[in-house]
Amino acid sequence: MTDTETPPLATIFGEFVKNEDEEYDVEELAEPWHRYRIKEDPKTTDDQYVLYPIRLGEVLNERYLVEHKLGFGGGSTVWMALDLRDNKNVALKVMMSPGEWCENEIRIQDEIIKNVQDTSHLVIYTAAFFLLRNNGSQQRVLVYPLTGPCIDPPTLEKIPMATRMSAARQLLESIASLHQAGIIHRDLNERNCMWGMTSLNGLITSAKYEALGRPLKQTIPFVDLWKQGELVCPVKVPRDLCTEEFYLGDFGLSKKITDPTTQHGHPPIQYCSPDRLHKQGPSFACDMWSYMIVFSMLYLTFTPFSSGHTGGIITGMVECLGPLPEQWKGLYPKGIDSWYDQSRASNPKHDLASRIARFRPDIDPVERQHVQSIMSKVFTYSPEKRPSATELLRDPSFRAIMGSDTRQLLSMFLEVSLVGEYGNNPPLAIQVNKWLPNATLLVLRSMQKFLHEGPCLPMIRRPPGHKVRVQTLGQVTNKQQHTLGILAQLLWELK
Ligand SMILES: Nc1ncnc2c1ncn2[C@@H]1O[C@H](COP(=O)(O)OP(=O)(O)OP(=O)(O)O)[C@@H](O)[C@H]1O
Repeated sequence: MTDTETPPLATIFGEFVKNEDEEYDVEELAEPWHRYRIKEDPKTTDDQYVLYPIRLGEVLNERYLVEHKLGFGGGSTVWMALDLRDNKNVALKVMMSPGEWCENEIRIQDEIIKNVQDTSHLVIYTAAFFLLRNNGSQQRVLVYPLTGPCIDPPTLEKIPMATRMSAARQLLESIASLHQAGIIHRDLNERNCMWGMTSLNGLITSAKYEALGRPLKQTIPFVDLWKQGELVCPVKVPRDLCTEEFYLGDFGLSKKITDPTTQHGHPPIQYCSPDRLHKQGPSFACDMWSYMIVFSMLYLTFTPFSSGHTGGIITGMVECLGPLPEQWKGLYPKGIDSWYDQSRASNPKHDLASRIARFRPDIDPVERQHVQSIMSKVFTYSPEKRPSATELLRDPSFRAIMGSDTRQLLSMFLEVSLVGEYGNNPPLAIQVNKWLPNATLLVLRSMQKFLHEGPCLPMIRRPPGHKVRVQTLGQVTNKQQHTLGILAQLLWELK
């Protein structure tokens, strides 16, 4: 190729596998190739769902240039694309055909758009279109705002605790908003909870690849396809591109509490509540159980129930929490009788206290008590006894844990020194030595919550008429100045 020749499209958009190892990587990390097998293929089973083949560099619906792969699920492939009309990056969820799940996903999201008050941390579709297959059938595509990666357990430890707890609170607030509108998510798990991502809008494709890595790809093998398509390794978003925002998505199994029918399916078993596994009806409480597993993931970096016992995760629950209700006996296929034996107790080596102590040996006894308190309230077998999302948000132990998060969060962004003789009173002046401007929004939001929801930390003891002078380095607005004053006093209180 001479300097003036344009490289072929296929090589601009990603890298073809060059050896067996890379081929193996793609097959490991991308969706199974046989999901592209068409109905006419003799090896296809009757209930086969079919994916739509896509190549990087392809423009879908005359508008979306496919640039990278984001992931795939049981019913879709998800691609990063440039919206050529609005010049911004989006996620395209290309649904399998036939797409009955998709109809539910759209119906519920329309319901969310109409009735949920705060959708700021829910991943909701912004547009939809159809792709046509060669046999005339159509496959639905939903367009979403682009988010960062979902929770990746092995890398959680590298994320500061304050960030993880902020995520836990944002998620609980999203669940509370959904529940207030009468919607049960029904599929809360690590794959559906996503970090935000710094915007890459305005970058050309090669610059995006520089930030995200070049996609590794392979032509879909073994299938005689009606159009070209590629298996592509999902993007691995570097941590420094992730933001502190935390989102909940995937409403494929969601339902309104009043819906007469319920979509078939449940979250991965380690996230599923025991009542649901025992054929009890859908409830908000099922989401609360799954939420607490996500919380445990964020807090402990592990789920609280071990699946290493004979009988799997349910034995793990019984070891940790004691026997399941006797009336559930016979409702779980291949259930073990001892799970329902009311004479047995939890195993002190595996109960909540010892799991927390084992995974978080660093925390002080007071914090440990708080964590144990909220976990044991939610990990209650009777769904009726579990606190609601709103109740948990107000729970003193939950707030105390979030309070220690506030303290860490504040000290991450602020460095203050206190000026003057202040004894039991607040200082006369507070010198703000460090203030990261891009943290303003996050800290403001965290403060707003703190002020609106009432103090979970000691009240600020400010004598009447006492004014604290805030000296700052650099330029801040009046509003920031005011907030800094409150923040600094709060920090002083927390010292
Ligand atoms: N808006 C988005 N931005 C970035 N990545 C996304 C987005 N939506 C989905 N993804 C990625 O794609 C993956 C699959 O998406 P999703 O879980 O919605 O698909 P699904 O077919 O409904 O899967 P499941 O079978 O798990 O329900 C997610 O785990 C996530 O990593």
